[in-house]
Amino acid sequence: MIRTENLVHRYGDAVAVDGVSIEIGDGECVVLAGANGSGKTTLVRHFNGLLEPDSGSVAVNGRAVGADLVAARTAVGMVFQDPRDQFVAATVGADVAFGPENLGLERGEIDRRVADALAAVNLAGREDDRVTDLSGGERERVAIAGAVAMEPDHLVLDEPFTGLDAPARESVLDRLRALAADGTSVVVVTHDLRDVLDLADRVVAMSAGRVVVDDDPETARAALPDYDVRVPEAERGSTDARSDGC
Ligand SMILES: Nc1ncnc2c1ncn2[C@@H]1O[C@H](COP(=O)(O)OP(=O)(O)OP(=O)(O)O)[C@@H](O)[C@H]1O
Repeated sequence: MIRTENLVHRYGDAVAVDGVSIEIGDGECVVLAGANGSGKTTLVRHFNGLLEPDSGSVAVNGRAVGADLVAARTAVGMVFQDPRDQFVAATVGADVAFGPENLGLERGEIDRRVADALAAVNLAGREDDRVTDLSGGERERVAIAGAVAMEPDHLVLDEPFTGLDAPARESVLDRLRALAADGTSVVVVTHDLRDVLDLADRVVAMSAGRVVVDDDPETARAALPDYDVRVPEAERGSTDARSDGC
């Protein structure tokens, strides 16, 4: 479980996260929505100690994040909006293998995880491709594969679908559903709910650093436009739209 209590984060005098208390249970799939600048990225960066609270607290699996950063970073996988800074190796396979190698796993297990994670993002067999030759969307998928290969307890993806074409998006969504069904909690950060509403067990929306909506997708759908979150046209107000959860 990830849990924040009265979390506050300031950049100088500006309050980016303003007293957020939230719990994300194991196996839960949460879409974190909100307009640009509402505080989503700042909030999730606290989940593995990339930022320190000005006040309040963050715990992962019952342990304060600041007390054991290594444990928090092992437990919480993160994929950020711009993956360009996230690559550590020249080839796709070596990059995805980097994290599992650092866990000290056996070669066979590493290779299994790499192959599995690449298949999950529709890049099966692309181990030898050079990262610098990939398109933006392919780089995003490699970044997601790198996080998936770590098999974290909790996986946080910040705007993961921006550069992905439809088949890649479907593939990633399928994999996120499967991970959540296996007990991984999945947090998808987005300002645009196309594609992800059906993924969610729960939708949390932020505005001006606060949580303003925290509900099941159907209930949240009606409230979101008030907070500048675009709800997919075809689904808005639909009576038979449903969420399968993750
Ligand atoms: N490094 C920083 N220094 C100063 N202000 C920042 C910094 N990062 C974010 N902010 C400000 O904090 C507020 C929240 O930003 P944050 O990136 O967390 O929001 P967001 O909802 O993730 O937005 P986006 O969807 O645009 O990424 C915004 O007003 C933003 O300008």
